[in-house]
Amino acid sequence: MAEYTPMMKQYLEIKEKNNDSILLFRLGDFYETFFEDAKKVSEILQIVLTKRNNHPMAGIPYHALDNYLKKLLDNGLKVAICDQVEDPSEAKGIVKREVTRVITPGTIIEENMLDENNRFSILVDYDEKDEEFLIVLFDFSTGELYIDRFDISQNELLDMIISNNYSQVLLSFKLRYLKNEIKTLSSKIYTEVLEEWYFSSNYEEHIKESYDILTLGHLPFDQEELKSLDAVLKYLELTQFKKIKHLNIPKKLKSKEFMYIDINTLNNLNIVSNENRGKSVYDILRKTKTPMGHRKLKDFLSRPLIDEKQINQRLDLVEVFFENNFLSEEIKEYLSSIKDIDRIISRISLLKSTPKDLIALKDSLTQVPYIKEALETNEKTQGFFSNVNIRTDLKQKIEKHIFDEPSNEPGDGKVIKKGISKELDEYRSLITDIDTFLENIQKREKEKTGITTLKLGRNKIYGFYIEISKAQSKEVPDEYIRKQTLTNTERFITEELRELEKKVIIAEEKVKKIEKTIFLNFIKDLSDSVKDLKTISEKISYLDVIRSFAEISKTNRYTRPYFVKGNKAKIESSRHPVVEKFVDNFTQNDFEIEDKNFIVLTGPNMSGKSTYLRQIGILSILAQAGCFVPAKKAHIPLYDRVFTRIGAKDDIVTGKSTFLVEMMEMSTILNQATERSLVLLDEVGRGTSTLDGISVAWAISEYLFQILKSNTIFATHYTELTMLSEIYDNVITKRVQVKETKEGVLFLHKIENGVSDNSYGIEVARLAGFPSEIVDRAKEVLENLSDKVDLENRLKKMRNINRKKYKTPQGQLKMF
Ligand SMILES: Nc1ncnc2c1ncn2[C@@H]1O[C@H](COP(=O)(O)OP(=O)(O)OP(=O)(O)O)[C@@H](O)[C@H]1O
Repeated sequence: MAEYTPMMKQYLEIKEKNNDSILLFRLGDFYETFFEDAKKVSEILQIVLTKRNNHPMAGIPYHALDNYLKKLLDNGLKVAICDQVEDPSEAKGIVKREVTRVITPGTIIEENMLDENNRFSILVDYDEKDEEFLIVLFDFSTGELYIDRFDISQNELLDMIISNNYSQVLLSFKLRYLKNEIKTLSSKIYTEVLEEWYFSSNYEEHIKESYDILTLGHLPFDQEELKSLDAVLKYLELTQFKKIKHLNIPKKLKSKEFMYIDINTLNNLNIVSNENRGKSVYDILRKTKTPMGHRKLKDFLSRPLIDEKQINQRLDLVEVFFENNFLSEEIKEYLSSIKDIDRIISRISLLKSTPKDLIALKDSLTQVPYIKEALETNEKTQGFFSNVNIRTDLKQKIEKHIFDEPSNEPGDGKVIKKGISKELDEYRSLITDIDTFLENIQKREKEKTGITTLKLGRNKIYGFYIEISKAQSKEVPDEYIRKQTLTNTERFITEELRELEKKVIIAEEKVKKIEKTIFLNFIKDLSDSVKDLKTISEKISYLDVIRSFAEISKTNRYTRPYFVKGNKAKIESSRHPVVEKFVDNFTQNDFEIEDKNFIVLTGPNMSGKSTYLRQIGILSILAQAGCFVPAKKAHIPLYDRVFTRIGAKDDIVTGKSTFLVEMMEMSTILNQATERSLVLLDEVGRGTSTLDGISVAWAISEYLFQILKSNTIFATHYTELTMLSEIYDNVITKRVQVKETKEGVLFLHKIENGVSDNSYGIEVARLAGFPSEIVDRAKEVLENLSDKVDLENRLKKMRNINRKKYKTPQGQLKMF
């Protein structure tokens, strides 16, 4: 006896070609899995594991696919969808089946499987010649794409991969060995290795074709970078079984146009949402109304501009809405009903969009002319949509073709409107008229037979029937054929009904086919408009962010920042945009840099040093993103980068100590900061013995203000560092005001010139609720330990320490 049926053989053949995936095999209304796949799937999805010819089998209803898919992907699996690719009614023998799509966590496009956030995936390759990692970041669902090179160590790369929470990682064959390491560090991240052929030298034609461009000359990428891009395109094509046309032209991640903010700084300043860090700057600023706007806001905040003209263009627009509340509110209203156009575009381009997508697109496009018209009432915004085709034609086309409330899938006659296809209309009316037909027949038969309980009905499985109560069933005419017996009734059929049933079945099949074809052609047609739609979406998201900046600036009393040449800065009454929301009376602080641009900031624990330091960083990022800033006045330099070294964390990736991590981060800053950078250091050197810590901090400081000349705030508990100001001209000391009262110490959070003379650590312990006995004992120990004479001697020594004169910037301090 043959072991497998012909269909199982078909399954096995397809499975063999998709061995790395769970194969979902379409069988009727189910996607079935077999053998090991079935065991895995039934365990993950908690569904019944059955048997077919003794082989394990588990199935999921096709209409619930999305819910189950998400779970499979979340469990790090790759899923191949195998569909019937011919009409079963027309198939000779086994219905032809093919894998139509392979889905991985990074290639999801289904609306109900995505939230508003970006889903970036990362491809990593290694350039041996330059000893750099090549990175492509892409969000398949929106089409965003970035390429760049990173001169970082392998551990830093791993850290970057883990801490950025990418949807999936593609490793070039050269980095195959990292796959296990990534798996060990985070079992959740889906990782695949791309073999050598993905990275071929014949990339040019393929890229040109994908982007529909004639030359690659204008792209700022070298051969190796383009090869990596091509590998991504190939990978996506192989998973989608389609040409990929919806990706954006790649941009450089660290482009000279943008301030590059590393992930540490983004986290330290809590710029964008991070589950573990409470409210972020993004959360406070998020008055955007569209999903594209939310994502664009994150992008603006994590990649502020460098060019003053471009920043001022944004600020000018913000100012318009800031001053014109009516216009702002009106635009807000229009924006509120705009849907996620980016993702609809992606689905259109992949021919995967649903009827509801089209209605969402239509509703969105309906708003655009209103927005355009409203913007035209103000001379500063009137040109906003000039040169943009706002595609009212598409809106009309959708309106003409698609029902306002269509079903989820074409095929039941409730998607394509009347008047589009005569054939469809005819078959559809046959189906819709059937109820009237049946009613007429019922009436006629009742009168003819005199059977009062006679009813006509339709059942999905048994088809049409005449139902008569058991008591009256003996009175039926001869032409009634018995079909089914139920408890209290009998069901019959007649030749006439059979004929009618046949007609309806044919009509339903026709409607299904015709409507699906019309819909698919409609989407194919729409896919030619992807470029225009992308432009509209880009404009909308930009406007959304600008308007949101204005609204938040107005409600939170922000002010327009101005940029000055050189390093000088003068900020009056600045606030921390997030902390001010959570404390009753936020103390405003000034920040001024004249000729001394290295600030040593001292103050007790909990006095507000970190808050101050962070708010100065955030303020510059906001300003360069094009937003007003939380201050009364802000005249600030344009920074090329903002660096931070704040807080203590152990390295989750390689188990490095707090101090080592701290030194590695510091080393990055020393390598990369320039005289146009802002450097924010919070307690650097703390992770080791006091003397080592002070010495390292001292040397770092000298290097920073002598060679790098960056504007720097260095918050520290090491009072010794304040001596720098006595030795060097560019150093100034600031402290946080503290008031000692009978009840204890009062933190005023006010920054002033000078040196803090006490760190009040024990006071903080008392505030934290330590038992008074322990607090008293600590004071006693402190009394004995703090040898004032010794400290004064130390300070004297510091004062006399020979001045270090660093000569030239050091060569690259190579990291681990
Ligand atoms: N300007 C301010 N106005 C009002 N409250 C503030 C201000 N700055 C800080 N605070 C409050 O003080 C708390 C502690 O501030 P912060 O963390 O900045 O102190 P710190 O001096 O850096 O402490 P440590 O040295 O222990 O790190 C904040 O969480 C906030 O509640």
